[in-house]
Amino acid sequence: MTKPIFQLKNIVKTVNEGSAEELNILDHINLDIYPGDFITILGSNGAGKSTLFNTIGGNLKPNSGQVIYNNKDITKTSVVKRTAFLSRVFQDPKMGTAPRMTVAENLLLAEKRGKKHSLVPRNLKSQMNKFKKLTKKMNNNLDKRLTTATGNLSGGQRQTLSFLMATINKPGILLLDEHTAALDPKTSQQLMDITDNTIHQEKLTCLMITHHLDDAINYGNRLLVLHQGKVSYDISGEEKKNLTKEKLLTFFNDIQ
Ligand SMILES: Nc1ncnc2c1ncn2[C@@H]1O[C@H](COP(=O)(O)OP(=O)(O)OP(=O)(O)O)[C@@H](O)[C@H]1O
Repeated sequence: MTKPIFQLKNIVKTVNEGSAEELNILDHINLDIYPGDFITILGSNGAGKSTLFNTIGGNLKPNSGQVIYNNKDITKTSVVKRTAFLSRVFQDPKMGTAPRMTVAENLLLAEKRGKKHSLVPRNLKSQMNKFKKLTKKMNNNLDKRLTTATGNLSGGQRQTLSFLMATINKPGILLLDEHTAALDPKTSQQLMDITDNTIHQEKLTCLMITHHLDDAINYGNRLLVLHQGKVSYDISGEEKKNLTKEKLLTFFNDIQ
């Protein structure tokens, strides 16, 4: 049987400890994530989605419970060390790319991330052809802007670059934090297509937070609904394939 690549075991994150406002913003979360899972995550504001990603990414340490990657306890592993196997794309296109560096320099930086020194590509020149091919596939002229400072790109191009940087080393786990939310509908759809293709072609394991019910239904093999720090629904297989917006809305009504 396939073993989980990533696990959250009884994770609790408490805020305002000892006060009248004490609250478990992650409330005994248990989650087994399998290789190739593409999990869409829905939840109303304050449900705990960002806290969940911050716990997986290592930005937040849980009060109790364990974070496991490939059977290893990484609960105390730093954010920097986790970049060897984990990438994240944020909502804001400005995050994740260095504005004064060119597109190619950013890609080189991403290639080096988390790698041993001996495995690092020597210089930019040797990588240019590869970067050209990679960016050409994006179909948004990013390939013609390899020597442009990232700060001068459009929001869509910059977010596509963030996505490329996050996936260039085939991370063990990819976190997409509403990564298309700041883009116009057409650009957002283009990036979702690129996202879906890349995840399938590279067989990535991915968690994607979204507020779009359609995206949560149409993409991925599994859907989680978070509510008040708990996983209220974990839908996969045929149930996920046959899920409709109406059914999803009834789930939301039931947990309110
Ligand atoms: N440091 C903190 N101190 C107190 N409360 C916090 C802290 N961080 C988060 N919270 C609370 O924890 C809950 C979960 O927050 P979180 O940001 O994870 O929700 P979310 O699902 O990502 O929401 P959104 O969709 O609005 O981004 C919220 O009620 C929030 O106010």
